[in-house]
Amino acid sequence: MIEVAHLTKRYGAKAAVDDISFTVPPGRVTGFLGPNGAGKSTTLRILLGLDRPDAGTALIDGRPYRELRFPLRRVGALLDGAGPVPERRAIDHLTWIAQSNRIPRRRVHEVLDAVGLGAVARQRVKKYSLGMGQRLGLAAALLGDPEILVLDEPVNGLDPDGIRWVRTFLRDHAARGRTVLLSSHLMTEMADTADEVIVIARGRIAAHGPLDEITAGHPSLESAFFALTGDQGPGW
Ligand SMILES: Nc1ncnc2c1ncn2[C@@H]1O[C@H](COP(=O)(O)OP(=O)(O)OP(=O)(O)O)[C@@H](O)[C@H]1O
Repeated sequence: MIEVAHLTKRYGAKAAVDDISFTVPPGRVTGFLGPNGAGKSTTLRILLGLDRPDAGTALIDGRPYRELRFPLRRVGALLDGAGPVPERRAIDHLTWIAQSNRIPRRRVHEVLDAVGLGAVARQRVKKYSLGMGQRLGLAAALLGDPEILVLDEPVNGLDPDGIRWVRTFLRDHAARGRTVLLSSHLMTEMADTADEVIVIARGRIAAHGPLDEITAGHPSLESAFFALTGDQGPGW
């Protein structure tokens, strides 16, 4: 369970996140949607202990991320810009993460196979395409077989096969009673994947509820999104 309560983060005079509260329950895929600059990454960074809030809390199973003993065994995360050293081979990158979290070595092979990188595991990461890099990020998130997945734009750079694989994987993960928090800009993808949707705009929660409630009265999630955020699209 993820619990965010009265979370606030300011940069100078501006609140990137302004007193937001929400919970992300197990057994569901929860989508986190918002226009550029809405506060999604700020929220996810605080949740994952990469930034500190000015007020409020963001808890994972009742604790801040930094207090989890072996965090990768509780939460798997994929965030923008948190890539591996390009010179490193994919298998070495994952082995290093596994060792530092006391995750058995066999998991490295399991997750490489699971994301379809088994055959290219010994290649250096700098030779990887964008989509392969994204799969490697997912493999790292899955290493600890975590209950909770927090994924920022996980289908970025993936081809249709990869997108379908991620969607199926996340739906299965939730169907097994696990927790998935997923940010994406791709409305149709979100509409196909999420059970619940949290819409954030200008640092505040604009809507939170089951997908069918959020889209009720709108032809699509995209049109509901524009109505909720007042965003007409430019630059988005
Ligand atoms: N380190 C920082 N210093 C100053 N301002 C920041 C910093 N990080 C974020 N902000 C500002 O906080 C606001 C929220 O940014 P954030 O990156 O959380 O939005 P986002 O919803 O993730 O957007 P995007 O979809 O573009 O990634 C923006 O106005 C951004 O400019």
